[in-house]
Amino acid sequence: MREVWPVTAVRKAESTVMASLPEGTLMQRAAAGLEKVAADLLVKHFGGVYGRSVLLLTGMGDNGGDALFAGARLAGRGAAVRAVQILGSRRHEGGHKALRMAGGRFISPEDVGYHDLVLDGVTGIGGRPGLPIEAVNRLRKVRAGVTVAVDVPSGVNVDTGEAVGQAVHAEHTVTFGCLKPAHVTGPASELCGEIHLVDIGIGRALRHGDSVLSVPEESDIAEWVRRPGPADDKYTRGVAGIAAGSTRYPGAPLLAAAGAQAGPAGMIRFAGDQWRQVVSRHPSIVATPGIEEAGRVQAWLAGPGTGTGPRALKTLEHVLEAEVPTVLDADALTLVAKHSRLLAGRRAPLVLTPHDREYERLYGSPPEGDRASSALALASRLNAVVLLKGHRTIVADPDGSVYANPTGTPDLATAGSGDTLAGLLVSLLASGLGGGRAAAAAAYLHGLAGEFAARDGRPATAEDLGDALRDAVASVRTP
Ligand SMILES: NC(=O)C1=CN([C@@H]2O[C@H](COP(=O)(O)OP(=O)(O)OC[C@H]3O[C@@H](n4cnc5c(N)ncnc54)[C@H](O)[C@@H]3O)[C@@H](O)[C@H]2O)[C@@H](O)CC1
Ligand SMILES: Nc1ncnc2c1ncn2[C@@H]1O[C@H](COP(=O)(O)OP(=O)(O)O)[C@@H](O)[C@H]1O
Ligand SMILES: [K+]
Repeated sequence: MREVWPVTAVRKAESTVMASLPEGTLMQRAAAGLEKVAADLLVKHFGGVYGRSVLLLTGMGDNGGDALFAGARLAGRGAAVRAVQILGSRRHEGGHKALRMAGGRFISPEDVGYHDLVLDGVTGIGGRPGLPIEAVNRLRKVRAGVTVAVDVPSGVNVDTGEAVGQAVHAEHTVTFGCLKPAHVTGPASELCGEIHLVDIGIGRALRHGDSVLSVPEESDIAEWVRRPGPADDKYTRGVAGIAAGSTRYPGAPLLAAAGAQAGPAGMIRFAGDQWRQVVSRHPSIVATPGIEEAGRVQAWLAGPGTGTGPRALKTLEHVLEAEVPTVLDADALTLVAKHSRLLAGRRAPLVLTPHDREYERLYGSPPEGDRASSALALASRLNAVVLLKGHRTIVADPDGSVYANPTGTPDLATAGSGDTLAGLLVSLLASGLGGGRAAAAAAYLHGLAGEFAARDGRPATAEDLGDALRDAVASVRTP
């Protein structure tokens, strides 16, 4: 798991570590890491460092200092390095001196043009969201072969991942000490490109309790997706139940079933009008038309394609009465938004999987730009794990933990893709995984499945996701 810390925690850790080091040590470590990534990129894209043109964009703070010291190092290796002040008039004196000594030059904003590599050191963790118009106009004149953001792309909200107005769009971001929210959530994460984390020695001073987000890694998912042991039978692996579909939405049950079949449960039960189609497509699923005769399960999924009529409401009531871990998706979310009594007094774990419109129905207003806080607010209010769908799906647990999903592709924005996600999720819950981890694992594997299904530009639909989910599970299990 990679932890993500907000600016205050980073500053606290930096000051603790700096107290025992000669002044400027951390900046030199940052500059050395930045130089390495920059040099590697120059070699990769332009064949070498010597003679390549590098432009340093600076502002008034230490972010520009990092860029200037890294630029001085690149100038020492023969790159033609220029620096331009994009924001304000105050400059980082130490960095300026180092660059001048190394043979770098300072140019006026009118003279910027194309450069092989541009280092964006306008603002870092001291940046307020939204750059002044003068800075934006200066940035517009910059043309880059490759843009590398120093710490974060300038202009973003570092702690929320919002991108206000014009922010720098980088192909690479070199960050120091730890990940910050802007790297993993919201539109800012789209502006970062590939993230390179440089160890500057502050890790030991970062307190776990100050972390605001966690990013699951492949090894976490591999550990969470239970594998059967010698003592297992189909029941001990967990039985998942799916209550889905209606004559109006007959496809949703098949897609949810396909998602569940890729999960760790030992058996799947199905209740709904499409029970025959479900068995014909998935003969291992035990299916009945009515929820009353469905049998016992360790976790229920309700909602995909059920509609919101009286029959769907009755089915949902039945599911909630079972008091087992339950996923509410799609129409079930609309129903609980309409009938708040449905969740009153509930004790068994609940996972809700809203997209933004469903979130608005449940919460009363749409998610804010700070999606992690929005998901957490709904999770606390309803005492349920909330999987807030979107480009970087957020999972918030009412216990306060929040996960940012690192996988996925916009190709997943296709009808029925949420049904397969919900199916996989109920299988993970049935296997005994807690709600937060089950939701985080489902989002991770679903995102990876989307990447696989859409690889090499292939058009992907939800029908492709069942097989792709199996490939995703296999791939996280392959060391
Ligand atoms: N603190 C440390 O120990 C370390 C910091 N490092 C670097 O230092 C950076 C932070 O430096 P600073 O704290 O100096 O902050 P920044 O360099 O991010 O920017 C601060 C300056 O920019 C101005 N500013 C910010 N946003 C603005 C806006 N939207 N419009 C107009 N002016 C704006 C501020 O008023 C201030 O003068 C980090 O991101 C990192 O790059 C690294 O050298 C590693 C060590
Ligand atoms: N722009 C995007 N980038 C990445 N993933 C996306 C994007 N838009 C939607 N998704 C993902 O696609 C899925 C869509 O689910 P949902 O909206 O429930 O669709 P449906 O109801 O048709 O099944 C979710 O997992 C969501 O996170
Ligand atoms: K920056």
